[in-house]
Amino acid sequence: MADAKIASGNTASTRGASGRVPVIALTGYLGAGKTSLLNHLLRRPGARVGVVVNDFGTLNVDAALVTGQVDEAAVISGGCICHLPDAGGLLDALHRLSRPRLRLDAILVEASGMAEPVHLARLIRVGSSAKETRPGGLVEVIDAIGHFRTVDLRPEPPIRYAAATLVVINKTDLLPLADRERVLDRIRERVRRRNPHVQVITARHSRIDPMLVFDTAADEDPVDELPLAQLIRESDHDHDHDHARAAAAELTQPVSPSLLIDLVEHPPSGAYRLKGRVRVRGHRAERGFAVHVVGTLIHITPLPEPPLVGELVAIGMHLDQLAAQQRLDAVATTPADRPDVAGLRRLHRYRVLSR
Ligand SMILES: Nc1nc2c(ncn2[C@@H]2O[C@H](COP(=O)(O)OP(=O)(O)OP(=O)(O)O)[C@@H](O)[C@H]2O)c(=O)[nH]1
Repeated sequence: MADAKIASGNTASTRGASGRVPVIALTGYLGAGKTSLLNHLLRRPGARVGVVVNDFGTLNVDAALVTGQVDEAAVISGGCICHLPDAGGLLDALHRLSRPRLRLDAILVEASGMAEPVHLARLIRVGSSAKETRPGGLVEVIDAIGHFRTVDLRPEPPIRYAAATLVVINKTDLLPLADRERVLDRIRERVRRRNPHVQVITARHSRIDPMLVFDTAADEDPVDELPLAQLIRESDHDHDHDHARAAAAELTQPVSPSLLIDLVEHPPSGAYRLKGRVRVRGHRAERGFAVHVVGTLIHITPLPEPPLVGELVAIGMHLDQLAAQQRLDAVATTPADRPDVAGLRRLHRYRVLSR
């Protein structure tokens, strides 16, 4: 199943289950393509997305999309999020946007070009300690043309690479064909020197598969929302992007916590996200957990009830689908009849870290 389009039907949003909204940071140097990425993601049909931006006036978010598609936008005025008092109101904005009534699939934080990604990632982690949100990754957009003139200027690769879970090398259309692969390889090599496990993909006009960034509960615009996003999509041919690949397994029995933790610590080759709901046999009873992995971020939280039928889904642009399917199937089919003490201890450690 090469380059399959991921239908949201088999990758249903797990937000509702875990109760926490993923917060995804969009970072990148001035002009790299952050606003283009934000607008592209907002066009995703059926997306219920909250947005935090520094200032609509200066960041030029597509106003029609924001009023038509986004349920609520928190605007932080006055410059860089990271340099304002109280983190520029970011934590308060996250708190407001994570209200269950809004039923958001995700909150996107578009940082100003001057924001420090390492600092922003830390703020989002701090903001997630209130148990309403969880870190959903940091997408660093790189301008393929200007990068070595603006960002990566010293012998050591910039520290900002370290914070990213996904790097999007953007503006590849502007690279001369003869030079293209050499420049892309050089950027990849520099990024990986700082962050060996980060996923690196290429894009034009920041058009990446939204499934890499967040789930949506539906593939269509909800009937009760304004059709503005649909109109805008139809008018600007925004659907021009490569699709991510996915593998999924249904879980009809309790899973082995050891196998599960092995999977999240060493995801299948090319997997950028792993998510699911699982049932695990504990010492006294069965317990349910929501699992979210983005890059190397691992988040495991208890569910109110163990799911009768759970699922695991792996997603990535360069996912080795066959290998991923085998790994997921192994978790789904390996019997876990008695409590696995060592596995439960490892699982518990991630629960504590995810609080
Ligand atoms: N040719 C080309 N132009 C692009 C691409 N991506 C973005 N642009 C253009 O580059 C300019 C900057 O893009 P933005 O998305 O505003 O970048 P940004 O990172 O939000 O910029 P700041 O908010 O100023 O930091 C805009 O004119 C975009 O239309 C691309 O892949 N190819």
